[in-house]
Amino acid sequence: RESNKDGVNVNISNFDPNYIIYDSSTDTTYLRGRLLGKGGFARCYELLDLNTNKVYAGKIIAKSRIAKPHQKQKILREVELQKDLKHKHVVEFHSYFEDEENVYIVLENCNRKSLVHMLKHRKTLTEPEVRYFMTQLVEGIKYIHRSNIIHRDLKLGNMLLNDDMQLKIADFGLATRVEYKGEKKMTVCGTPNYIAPEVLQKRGHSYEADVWAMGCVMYALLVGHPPFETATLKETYVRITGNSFSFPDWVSPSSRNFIKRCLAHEPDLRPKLDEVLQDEFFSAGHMPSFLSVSCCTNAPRFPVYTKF
Ligand SMILES: CC[C@@H]1C(=O)N(C)c2cncnc2N1C1CCCC1
Repeated sequence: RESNKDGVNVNISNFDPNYIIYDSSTDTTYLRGRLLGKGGFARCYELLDLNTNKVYAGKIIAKSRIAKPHQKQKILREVELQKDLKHKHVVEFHSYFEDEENVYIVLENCNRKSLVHMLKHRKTLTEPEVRYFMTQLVEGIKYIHRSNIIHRDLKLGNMLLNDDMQLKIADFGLATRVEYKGEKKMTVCGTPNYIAPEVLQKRGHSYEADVWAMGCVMYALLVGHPPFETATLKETYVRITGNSFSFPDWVSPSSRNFIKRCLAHEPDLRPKLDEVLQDEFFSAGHMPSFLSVSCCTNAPRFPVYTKF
């Protein structure tokens, strides 16, 4: 085992010495590690930076798969939007480079996969855990919006977790930059998972579409499935435009109330991110200061204390 300047121990035997990736623009050599999964055109691997012994997550896209100019443009747009963002709850961009056969996007590594995997294991999360993750998500989205960017694809699979159980917002593949105050976007190139009604109906959308998606994320974490999920995409879209969703009776009033505010059909009626953390859901309930990685598989028991 080796350790890097952050003192993080890295088991370099997980990395294949036969698979070298060289970035000539920064004279950096990487060893390719285990396959993390697929995301769009990309095959994603752990990458070990041999200069620093740090592990990154690399999106490797074969040039043959992005032969058409607009496909390459989409990749460059994603990099363009993510490269200047620097925040605790946003995945950090490390580098972009190309070689003969691939383009490479090198990103911050998140060892504990995403909220999709956590929910698959746990079925539902406790309210304190939801408060913990939603607070980090709000902080990250506030930062992204302050950078004049709308993410447009906030979903459980884009909420990655590191070994400290810190949430990191990933994948700016559907994101867009707001060029002027009041600008309304009319189209999205792709299909957001938790798509807002105003995006579906192409009535013009902006930052409020991310608040809608945040409401869908919170509902899914608490209830175990998204609010508008049905057997077919068409039926789901009918539910979204009809704003028809309901809660199991065990969901608390403060959770219901906050989710209803985020899922307001009218974008202007949704909470503004600067006031979200004052909502009763966040202020009147136990807020864990940290979560153990055991929460990925087992429900935690929080110290029950009575205010006296
Ligand atoms: C590299 C792609 C994506 C990602 O964006 N990051 C930052 C990440 C960081 N660490 C682990 N996995 C990551 N992923 C996974 C790979 C498969 C699906 C999403």
